[in-house]
Amino acid sequence: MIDIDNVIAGYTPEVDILKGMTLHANKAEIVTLLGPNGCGKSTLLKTIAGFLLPRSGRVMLEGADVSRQPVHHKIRHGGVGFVPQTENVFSALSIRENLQVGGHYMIRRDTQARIDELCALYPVLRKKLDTPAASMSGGERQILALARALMPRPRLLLLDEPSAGLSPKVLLEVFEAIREVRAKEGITILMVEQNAMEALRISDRAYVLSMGTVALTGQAAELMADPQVRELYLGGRAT
Ligand SMILES: Nc1ncnc2c1ncn2[C@@H]1O[C@H](COP(=O)(O)OP(=O)(O)OP(=O)(O)O)[C@@H](O)[C@H]1O
Repeated sequence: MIDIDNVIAGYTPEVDILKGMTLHANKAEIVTLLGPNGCGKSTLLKTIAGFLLPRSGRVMLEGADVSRQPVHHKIRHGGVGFVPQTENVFSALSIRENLQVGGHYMIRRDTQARIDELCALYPVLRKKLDTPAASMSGGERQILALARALMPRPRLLLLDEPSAGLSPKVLLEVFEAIREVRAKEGITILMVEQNAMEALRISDRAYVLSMGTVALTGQAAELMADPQVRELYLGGRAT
């Protein structure tokens, strides 16, 4: 579905942040990207989304080379959705208005029908549809950010630390929301996470990144079961 082939990218001409990154995700898989601070996880998502263009290597989406496509084109025409780590909802706008902003990128202009679908998937949104997003809890805001990115019916969803700043209980609710949309709509999800063990529980596979390359990859269940991997990469012992 998505194939990253030996991608080199960075923010300035002198420094490569991604140093030959190769990975893939199949249709309807949840794939998590793990790794220490600064290893390039967010940079990889930004490069797939088209905020950054690779210096070399290829980003292939459903068999097409989209390496040079800018972000607005990927969101409107390429079937890509992106939820950044911060500032991912408009606090002053209502929940409905936030969803309508996401609807701006729809090709089929059935905005209201899509809002209804997403409210059925995430009832927490329906209850507060006309209240400002500022009144939502952290977990609800994250679900709104997810729903807004889902408005144009993406086939690939990129999530940058969806659990950032959430309590352990709320984090599980957000991960459940991610699992539900994969089950309901069969979309592919590529997710950067710091909460490694919790993220792996809803993932099919994972990549551990280190200094701009892939250090380790495997099935989520196998990685969780490996004591050495847990010790080195997943923040210690499993519960
Ligand atoms: N806009 C930018 N301009 C220049 N350098 C940047 C920019 N954004 C990130 N970097 C640098 O790129 C490197 C990788 O950053 P990135 O945000 O991809 O890491 P990460 O693995 O997502 O880290 P974290 O887990 O802390 O979010 C870091 O050295 C960072 O300082």
